[in-house]
Amino acid sequence: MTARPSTPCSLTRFLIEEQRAGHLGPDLRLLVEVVARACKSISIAVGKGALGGVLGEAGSPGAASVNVQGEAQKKLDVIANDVLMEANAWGGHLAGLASEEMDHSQPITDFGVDGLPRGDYLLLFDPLDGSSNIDVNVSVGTIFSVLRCPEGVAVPADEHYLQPGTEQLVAGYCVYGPQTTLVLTVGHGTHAFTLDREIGSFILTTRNIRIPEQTAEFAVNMSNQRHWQPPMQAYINDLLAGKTGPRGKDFNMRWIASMVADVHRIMTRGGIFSYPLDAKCEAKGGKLRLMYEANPMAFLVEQAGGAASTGRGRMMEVQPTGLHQRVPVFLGSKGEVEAAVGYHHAHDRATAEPVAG
Ligand SMILES: O=P(O)(O)OC[C@H]1O[C@](O)(COP(=O)(O)O)[C@@H](O)[C@@H]1O
Ligand SMILES: [Mg+2]
Ligand SMILES: [Mg+2]
Repeated sequence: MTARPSTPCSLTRFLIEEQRAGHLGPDLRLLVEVVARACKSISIAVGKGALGGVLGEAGSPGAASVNVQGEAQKKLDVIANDVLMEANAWGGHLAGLASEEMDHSQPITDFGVDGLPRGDYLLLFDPLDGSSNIDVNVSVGTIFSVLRCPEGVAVPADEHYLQPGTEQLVAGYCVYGPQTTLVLTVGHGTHAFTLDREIGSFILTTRNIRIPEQTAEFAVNMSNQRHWQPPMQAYINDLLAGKTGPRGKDFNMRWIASMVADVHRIMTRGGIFSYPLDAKCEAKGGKLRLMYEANPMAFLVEQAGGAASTGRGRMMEVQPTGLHQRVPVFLGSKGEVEAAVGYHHAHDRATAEPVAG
């Protein structure tokens, strides 16, 4: 049962209630407020589109700027990154931050501004998710995750961020679509806030989101089908077989190609989102990034009663080995994620080397 709050509850009031309930401390509450404010600014920039000159590639003609992922950066990738950097540099709650758009993490002490207040937290973010949709006016978003800076570490480096998803204190995404919606967890349920553009505040619109356990809707980039591994081929073929197949029901498909928007649909009505390993991204370990895409989404989905897996194990138990590490992703309705994982386990059992002796 997803509860619609009776009286308007602002994000600020909601976070104070969470603090009173002992779910987060004052500095973490203020950190969330700083990130939310940055998302408001990004929402305004995204909303301006061509009017604001924010569409298209960053860099100059013939000299596109390329990020650590080897991807050409969009202007809004850079703008969103700068907005989040600036807002959090002065926020006073961070020891350091890391971004999809930056090769390495940045300790607060490296911001070149004397006397910047230092905090206890590490912030990771994908400043603009769904970059391929920016120029075509399709929903994009921001994804973020907060970890604690390890005790005794004055100047955090990349290795201090390599904590499993179970160590996350806060996770959220903000989707910039017809509405601007912030979806947040501090480890006690997942809740949605809609930006009231007239008053400029995020207002609680769904408390304790519950993702339906079962679904008849899947999201995957089907154009990669020929590159998939056998268990993924079998899983999707059985979905496509519908009523006549082993699953005994018809499935519908959606693919927005903005993870935030595909996941938000699942938060709202259920479904499964997957970006499996395929021959094209195998060498990199997957397409999507563990630290600032898969882990925060996994925390949000699990807190909403769903599940998140690599196809072979719980996403949030993956021990990270790199800041920009990529992983296969299956998340959403619990029953369906378990079904997809079942195909992978069955395949691994069937192809396992017989034990000698
Ligand atoms: O282009 P594809 O293969 O459909 O991939 C789409 C996926 O790539 C992403 O755009 C990657 O994220 P970024 O836009 O932040 O790089 C996801 O949002 C989305 O789910
Ligand atoms: Mg992304
Ligand atoms: Mg991005």
